[in-house]
Amino acid sequence: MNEPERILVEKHLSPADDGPPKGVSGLLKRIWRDLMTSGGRTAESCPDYLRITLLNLVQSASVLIWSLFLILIMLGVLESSPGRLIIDITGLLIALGVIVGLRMGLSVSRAAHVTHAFLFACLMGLSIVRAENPLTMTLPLIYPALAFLLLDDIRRGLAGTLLMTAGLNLLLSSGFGPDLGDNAMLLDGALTITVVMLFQAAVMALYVHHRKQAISMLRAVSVQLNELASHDPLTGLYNRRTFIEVLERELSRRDDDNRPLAFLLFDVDRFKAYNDRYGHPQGDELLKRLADVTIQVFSRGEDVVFRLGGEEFGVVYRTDTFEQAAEMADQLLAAIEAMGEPAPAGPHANVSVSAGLCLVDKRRAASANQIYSRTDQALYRAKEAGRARWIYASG
Ligand SMILES: Nc1nc2c(ncn2[C@@H]2O[C@H](COP(=O)(O)OP(=O)(O)OP(=O)(O)O)[C@@H](O)[C@H]2O)c(=O)[nH]1
Repeated sequence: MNEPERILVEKHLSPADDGPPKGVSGLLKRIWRDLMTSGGRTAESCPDYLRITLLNLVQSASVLIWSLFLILIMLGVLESSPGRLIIDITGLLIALGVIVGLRMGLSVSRAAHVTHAFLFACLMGLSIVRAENPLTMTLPLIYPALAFLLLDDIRRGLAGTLLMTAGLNLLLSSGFGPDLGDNAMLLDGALTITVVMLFQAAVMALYVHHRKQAISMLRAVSVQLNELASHDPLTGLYNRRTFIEVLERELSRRDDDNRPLAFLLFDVDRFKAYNDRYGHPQGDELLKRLADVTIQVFSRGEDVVFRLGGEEFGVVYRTDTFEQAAEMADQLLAAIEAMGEPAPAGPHANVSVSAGLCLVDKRRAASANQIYSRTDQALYRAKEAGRARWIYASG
C-alpha cells in the first residue's frame, strides 16, 4: 500500500471519537471499555479487536474465578490441596500477566498462545486434582470453543482439541481422571466427551472459517471503496480529495524533512479547441497520455501526481534544492511538448501546458487550500503571458 492509500485506510479505520460518556454509568463504561480494549490499544474497526477483547474477557473472568476459589479455600469452605493451590495461584498470575502484558504491547498471538496453553494444562490438571467428582469431566468440554476463538486458527484449534480428547480418554482409562464407577459408565463418559468435543470443534472450525472469509471480504470492499474515493477513474491518478490530504500531511512534516516542498499545478492549453476538433474520446486519450508522461517525469516513490479536475493536474514533490524543483517543472513541460500531438489551435506545434510552481516556505504557515489558490493564480498568469510556460507562485 503506498503513502496516500495508507493515509486513507488509516483514516477510514480510526475509531470515531464520540466524546467521553458522563456520570457513574459513563465511568463504569469507560473502565469496562478500557479493560476490554487494553487501554485503548484496539478499536472495533481494527482487525485484532475480537481477539484482544476476548482475551481480556477470558482473563478478567479467570481473575475473578481464581480469586474466589482462593478465598473459599482460605475460609475453609473448599478443601485445600497442593495441586489445587498451584492451579489457582498459577491461573491468577497468568490471567493478570496477560491483562497487563496486553496493555504493555504484548503480541496478541503470544497472549493467545499463553492463554490457550494454560487453559489446556489447567483443564487437564483439574480433571486429575478433582478426580473424586464425576462432574469434573464436563469441565474440559469448554475447551474447543475457547481454543478456537483465542487462537483464531483452525489447524491449531483442531490439533489441541484432538489432544485434549485423547488426554481425557487416557485419564479416564488409566484411573487418574474422574471416578466413573463401572465400565459401562466409563465407556459412556469417554464416548460423550469425544463426541461432544469433536462436534464443538467442527462447529467452531466452521465459525472461524466463515468469520475469516467475511473479514477478508470486508477488507477487500474497504480497499475498493478507498480506491474509488481516492482515485480519478479516467487516468488512475489520485484525485482532488487525496491531494488536500497529501499536501496537508507534507506541510505538517515540514519540520522533519528539511528538503524543499514543491507543488506544481498545470493545465492543458486550449483543450476546448482540441476537444472540438478531435472529439471528447480523443480528448480523454490525451488526458491519459498526459498522466503517463507526468508519472514518467515524476517517477520517484515519494512524488505524488494528481488529476485535480477537468484538464488540470498537480504534483507534490520534494527535491534537494529549489533549483531542482524548477528543473523538474522544465522537464515536465518539455516532455509534454515532445509528446507529438497535433495542435488544434494556437501558435504551438505540440500540445502544451501552462503551470504554476509553488515552493513552500518553511517559515510561513499556509494551509493546503491557500497554497493551491496561490499556485492557481500563478497558473493563470502563465496563461495570460502566452501559455506553454510555468510561473512561480508568489508569497
Ligand atoms: N475530453 C475531456 N474533456 C474535458 C474533460 N474535463 C474537462 N474537459 C474539457 O476541457 C475544456 C476546458 O476548456 P477551458 O477551461 O475553456 O480551457 P482551454 O480550452 O484549455 O483553454 P486555456 O486553459 O485557457 O488554455 C472544456 O471544453 C471541457 O469540456 C474530460 O474529462 N475529458
